[in-house]
Amino acid sequence: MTKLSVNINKIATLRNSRGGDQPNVVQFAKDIQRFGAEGVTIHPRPDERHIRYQDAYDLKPEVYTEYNIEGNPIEKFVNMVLEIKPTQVTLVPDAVDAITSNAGWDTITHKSFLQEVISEFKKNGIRTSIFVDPNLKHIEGAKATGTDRIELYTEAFAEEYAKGNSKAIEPYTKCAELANELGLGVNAGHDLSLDNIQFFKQNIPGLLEVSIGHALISESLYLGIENVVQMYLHRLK
Ligand SMILES: CC(=O)[C@@H](O)[C@H](O)COP(=O)(O)O
Ligand SMILES: NCC(=O)COP(=O)(O)O
Repeated sequence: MTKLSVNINKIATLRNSRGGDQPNVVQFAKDIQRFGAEGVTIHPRPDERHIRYQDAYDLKPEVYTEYNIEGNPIEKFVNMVLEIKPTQVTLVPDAVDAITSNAGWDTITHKSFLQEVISEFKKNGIRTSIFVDPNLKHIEGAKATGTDRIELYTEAFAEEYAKGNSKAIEPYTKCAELANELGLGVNAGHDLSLDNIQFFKQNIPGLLEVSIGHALISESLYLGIENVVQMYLHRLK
């Protein structure tokens, strides 16, 4: 069983573009859970350009499925996660100025830093996951950090699969097999979509959770736009 956690960063991006509170991210989180989402993911960035730290607190009482907070474990982020105590924290080594996440952890170079921060989260009852490229050495390195899970960074797969290269799944399958052998849970995310999710799921043994935002929100616009245009036309008659 693979859980679907919906990343709602894009809803905050839309809200922030007008400076008001529409769409309301807390209401959105409540609605997607009502529609069946099995988790809510947010990735507050240091500049708070989409999800703000305050949103993370406001969402806490309303997320009754899995609450997953992603981010680079800078001090402010670590303190916020320790206060909120979500179901899961996903550590992502993203640069302050990165447009979006663009690399996984080098779990060998950053082993002692990751061990330290992961043990603090685990002491506080928060499940941990670390974002990694599909690289067997970094899966082994992840095991040594003490993390509960890894999140496979799927951008490279998504890009190649869209060009017709289905072999791009192979390193992900091998990494998932190794993670399973090592007792690490396997999550995945980044650029997963309606086009590639079924193939991805079929080829990743033990896939516990996917977090999907950008494509899911874009697809929702396309799949909903006809209905909304019709509703406006009806009101204008
Ligand atoms: C970790 C990851 O791959 C994505 O979750 C990323 O968190 C999305 O963040 P943006 O919405 O800022 O692109
Ligand atoms: N962890 C990945 C995530 O939350 C969503 O990434 P994307 O679907 O917005 O690329």
